[in-house]
Amino acid sequence: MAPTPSSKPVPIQLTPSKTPQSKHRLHLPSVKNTHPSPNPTSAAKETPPAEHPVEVIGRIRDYPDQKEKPFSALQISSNGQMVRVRTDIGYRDFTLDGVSVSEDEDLDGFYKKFVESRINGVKLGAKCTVMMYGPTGSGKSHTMFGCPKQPGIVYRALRDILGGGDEENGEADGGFGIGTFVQVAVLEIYNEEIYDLLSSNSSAGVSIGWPKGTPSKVRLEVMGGKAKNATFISGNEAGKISKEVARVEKRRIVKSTLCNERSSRSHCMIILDVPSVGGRLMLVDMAGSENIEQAGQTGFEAKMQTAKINQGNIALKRVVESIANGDSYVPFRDSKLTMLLQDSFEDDKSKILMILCASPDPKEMHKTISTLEYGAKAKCIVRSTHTPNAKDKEHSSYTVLGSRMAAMDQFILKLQMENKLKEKERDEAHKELLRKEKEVAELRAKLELVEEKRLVSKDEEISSKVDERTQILKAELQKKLYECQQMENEFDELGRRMEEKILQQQVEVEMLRRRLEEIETELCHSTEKEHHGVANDTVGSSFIQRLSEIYPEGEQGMVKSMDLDMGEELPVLGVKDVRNHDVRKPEKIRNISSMNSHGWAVEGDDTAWEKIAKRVGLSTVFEGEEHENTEEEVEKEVVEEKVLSFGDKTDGFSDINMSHPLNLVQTPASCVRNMGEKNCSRKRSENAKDAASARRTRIQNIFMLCGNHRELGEHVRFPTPSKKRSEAGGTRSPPTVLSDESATKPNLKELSPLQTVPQPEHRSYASFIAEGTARNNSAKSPNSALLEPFSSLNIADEQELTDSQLSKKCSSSVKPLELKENNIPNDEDGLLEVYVKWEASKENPGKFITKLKVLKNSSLEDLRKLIETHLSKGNNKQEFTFLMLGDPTGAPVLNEKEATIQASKLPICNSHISSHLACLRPIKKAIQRPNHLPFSSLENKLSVASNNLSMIDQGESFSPRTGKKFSSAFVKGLQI
Ligand SMILES: Nc1ncnc2c1ncn2[C@@H]1O[C@H](COP(=O)(O)OP(=O)(O)OP(=O)(O)O)[C@@H](O)[C@H]1O
Repeated sequence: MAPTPSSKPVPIQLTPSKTPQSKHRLHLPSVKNTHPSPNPTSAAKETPPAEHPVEVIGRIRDYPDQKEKPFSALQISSNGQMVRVRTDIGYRDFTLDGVSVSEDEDLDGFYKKFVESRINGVKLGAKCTVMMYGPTGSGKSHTMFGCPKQPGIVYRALRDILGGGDEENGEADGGFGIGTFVQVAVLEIYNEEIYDLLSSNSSAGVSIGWPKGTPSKVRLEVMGGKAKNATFISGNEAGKISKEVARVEKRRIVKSTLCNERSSRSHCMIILDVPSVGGRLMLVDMAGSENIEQAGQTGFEAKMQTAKINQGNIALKRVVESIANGDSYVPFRDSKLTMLLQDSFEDDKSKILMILCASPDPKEMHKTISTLEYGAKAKCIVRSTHTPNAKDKEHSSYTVLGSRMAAMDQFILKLQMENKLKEKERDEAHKELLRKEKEVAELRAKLELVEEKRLVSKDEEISSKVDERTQILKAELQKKLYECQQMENEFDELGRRMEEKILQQQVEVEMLRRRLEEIETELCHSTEKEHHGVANDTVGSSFIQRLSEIYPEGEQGMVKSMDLDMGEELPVLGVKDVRNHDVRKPEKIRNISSMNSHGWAVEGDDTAWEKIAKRVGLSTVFEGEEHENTEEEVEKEVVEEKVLSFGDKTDGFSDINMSHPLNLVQTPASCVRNMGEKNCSRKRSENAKDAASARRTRIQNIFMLCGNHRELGEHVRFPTPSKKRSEAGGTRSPPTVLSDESATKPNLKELSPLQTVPQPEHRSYASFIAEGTARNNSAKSPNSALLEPFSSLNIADEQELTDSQLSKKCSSSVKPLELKENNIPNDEDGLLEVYVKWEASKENPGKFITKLKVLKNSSLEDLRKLIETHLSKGNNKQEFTFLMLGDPTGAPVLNEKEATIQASKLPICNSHISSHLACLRPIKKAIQRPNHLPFSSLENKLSVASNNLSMIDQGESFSPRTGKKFSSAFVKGLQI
């Protein structure tokens, strides 16, 4: 084993020398300038200036494998001694003995510039320690050992010391010649243990951390600041030694970390002694200083390893700081590394070259700053020159202290300057910050203003829209309120008028009752007189005479309501005298009423019957009319006289069973005869005791007779007299019942012994027209209102349309006529004649418009087209609705329902069996107000008042408010 340098010290000639780079070293102010020594004058003159044993050089590596180099956070001053580190919050300047950027200066240039002079000193007997310090991956190993292209400091130093590489020494040894004899030891400090890389212990087992299959390393102990029993390789051939060093260097423990693919996990120390001159070179490649998390170390062993590495680095840092601070105690023994480096720091002849490796990467800035701070601290280390005697020693200690103080002062001064600079920068930054804040505040205020304006304008816009909308809604509401008010007034007025009508009707009923009694009395008298041969010279007989003139004997007459009471006495179920205003209607009477609506056959003179029928209708329908006059009364009397005259020819009236509705179908003559005979015979037989009930019955019959003619018109269709005559061979045929109900009821012809039936459709129409007139409160007399449509129908100029014109106008809807069982027989040409007229009203007298021919199955919609065409021809584009003639409500047909209602369903005209009547209601442009009540006129409804009342009470047709009002008005009217 080669002896250690310490064990075999070689006396060397001390030749203090300065490195060529001494100019780069800090220029220390003289001690007397900063800190006067106890004897400043003599000390300054006699004592050599204190020496800085540590020289600090920075080396900035290049960006690894990056084509586009990012912005460097490090700036080098022009003199190459100061490096400025820029960060987000500012920058820091570090003054070193030299800074080298590897991008500008390769290893060769760096070595020559900063290391070569030291190596040359070792050749001459100096002691020098070159330490690589820096974070992991910063290029320590690269600088120390180099790469295949560029040898590092180790191999360059070997070449320089051994003297190889010169041309005169030849290139036979691979560029390394044979020169000075050297001894080289290679040590590794791993986990605070020193291993001898040149020695291997094959017998020993494999240690932790070594690769499998490789012999374990020999562990060494430290003794006297040196590795005891360390193995040396000695020689003077640089090539061989270099190869051996390169070989064993590979035995170092390396590991891939996040920071470095081949990170050195141990400190490596190469000790080169030049025994001939006593020179010593220590090359130390330290493991990277790193924190555990950053290195990505996981697991206990890895963490322990990193901790041990850091222990060496931290210990070295403390040693440097202690020496720099002049501490009495320097913690060399804190780690194996510092124990081995103790000589380098304490030996006056030893120089330290600390190479700080750093990365330009901004991400590594905190490590770079930490490394540079460490170097700056190391730069503060001063050492006094060696003095032989005690006095000089004491003086020397003064000098050292003075130098140290001066260095510290300089350091403090530098820090103060830096501090001032920073304060200045901080002030500027603060001012800039204030300026920016002001700008931001201004911008914010502007933004708020704009936002506020926008909001205000938006609010204004919204509020204006809301106001506008509110105004519109308010106006609409007021309008609606006004309309409602008007409607309410109208309803009030209508209610009032109805009450008046009810009252008038009551009066009329009373009047009729009295008149009937008179007639009965008169009839009785005349019958008695006849029986007693008394000449008929009374008023009653004259009345009968007049009636006989109109209806000659042999012709069947008519049936009148008064006749009904001549039949079998009806059981009165809960019916009181009408005068008592009992509105309940007995079932029997309801039956009779409904049967009345099934029609009456008319035999004899149609015109006469029409007159009678109309007048009877008038006398009932317009009982309550305000315009009732005396003429009407006279006419009613005439009608009644006629009826009475039929009573002269009484035959078999008593045979009629009044309980059977069909028995109500009688000829007028027989009715009258029956009436007369029955009345007289009954009076004779029952005397006056039944007079009261008979009167009641008669009055009820009057009501029934005057009853709901619209129902009559709706349910019953009659052939025209002429048609009937032709069909029956001169005798009248029974009416054809078209309603659905009639289909299930026995034919009148079969069941009734009587052949004549009055034409209720005339009465129905008359009542309808009269109703319309009454509703509109026309100033015209009811008679004129009644007769006018008929006359206008008869004299109207008919507008005949050809078949082709018709088919053009209603091409889409014309379908072949399907004659159903209950359909009315129509014209042979398959067309229906439709008389079109306006509804009689106050403004419109109910003018006839035209007569049209349409196909049988045409709908009201088709009819509308023809009518509209006709109206447009006459420049009369009046809109209209069809009225449901025969409908008790008299309501207009809804437009959407027109297509579903056939024209053949329209009521039949008076004279032509195939003619129908279409009554149109003009549509006013103004607000449509109901001009009628949705139920029939009150005068026709007295007998069914209970029904109406219940309907009103149920509020079927009115709003609750209106219904209630009508209900109360109605009840009030009935109770008068
Ligand atoms: N100046 C440089 N020029 C080119 N490549 C370099 C330079 N410095 C370092 N490298 C490369 O960077 C990688 C890491 O370098 P190196 O191993 O020397 O770092 P280190 O400081 O020794 O790290 P550790 O402390 O982990 O051992 C290597 O691959 C090396 O070749």
